[in-house]
Amino acid sequence: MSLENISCNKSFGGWHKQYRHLSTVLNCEMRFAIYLPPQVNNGEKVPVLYWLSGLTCTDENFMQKAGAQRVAAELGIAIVAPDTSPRGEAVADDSSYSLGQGAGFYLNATEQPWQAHYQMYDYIVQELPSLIEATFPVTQQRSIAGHSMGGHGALVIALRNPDQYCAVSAFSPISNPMNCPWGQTAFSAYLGNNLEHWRAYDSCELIKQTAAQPKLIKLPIRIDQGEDDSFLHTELKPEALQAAAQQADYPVQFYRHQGYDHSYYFIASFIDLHLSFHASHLKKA
Ligand SMILES: N[C@@H](CCC(=O)N[C@@H](CSC=O)C(=O)NCC(=O)O)C(=O)O
Repeated sequence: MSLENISCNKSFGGWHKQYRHLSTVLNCEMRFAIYLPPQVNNGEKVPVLYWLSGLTCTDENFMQKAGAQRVAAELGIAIVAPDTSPRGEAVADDSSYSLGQGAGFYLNATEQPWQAHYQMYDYIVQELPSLIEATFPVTQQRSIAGHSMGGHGALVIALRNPDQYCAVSAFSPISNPMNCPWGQTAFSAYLGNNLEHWRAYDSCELIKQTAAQPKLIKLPIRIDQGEDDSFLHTELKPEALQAAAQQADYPVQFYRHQGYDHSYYFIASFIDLHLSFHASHLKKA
């Protein structure tokens, strides 16, 4: 199946579009959404922010709830929102919302029954950007952001591929998945019990490893966390990431916000600041 357009809505002078395509990496049909700002109407190519959503989400949660389009239009940034896992009847699943479909954790599974489809790391790092850059009027200037499980995914992907992204930001990321119930359940199922494999998908471990690589590019990182987030102390553990960053002398812009929870009401309140942060690091072509 080639790329199939399934919806198109004008928004702030630009376009919100949804597409279906057959992913060779994930071995199933996938859907993603793209917001193209009005600059593309004049033949301009624009940089791209990849947004990774959290548990239970599809491409629609961010596009419908974050309110990102107005500022993305002003700044001339395209936003791509992929789904959060492979999907379909032939794809393994679990009854828990934090494992299986809707919970791909942006990693490459090595274990059965997940390995055949759950290759979200390669999908986000390789297949999707290749498809986007071959199809839409975009430059190769990329940055990446996400929420919760998607914040974990954005941090891990950027830290492992610092030459591919200009900046990374996260709302309420699962900062230390090796040491929280959501992460331990997912990593055990998808990666088995080899802790070396777990470390490759834990942003705290990846940041610590940069201390031994002084020539590595240190990407601009911004993190925002609500103080009234019900997952803060059990699943998110941002203090572990702050400690790792301090230990490795890795600069992280970290902001805590009194009264905000884990929802898209929080994201919508600060998404403008994230978009401006990315715009300041994405070089225009
Ligand atoms: N019990 C809830 C838990 C799921 C949830 O809170 N999902 C968050 C992301 S959590 C970490 O990755 C989310 O973004 N939900 C979608 C939304 O639009 O708010 C549930 O089942 O909803």
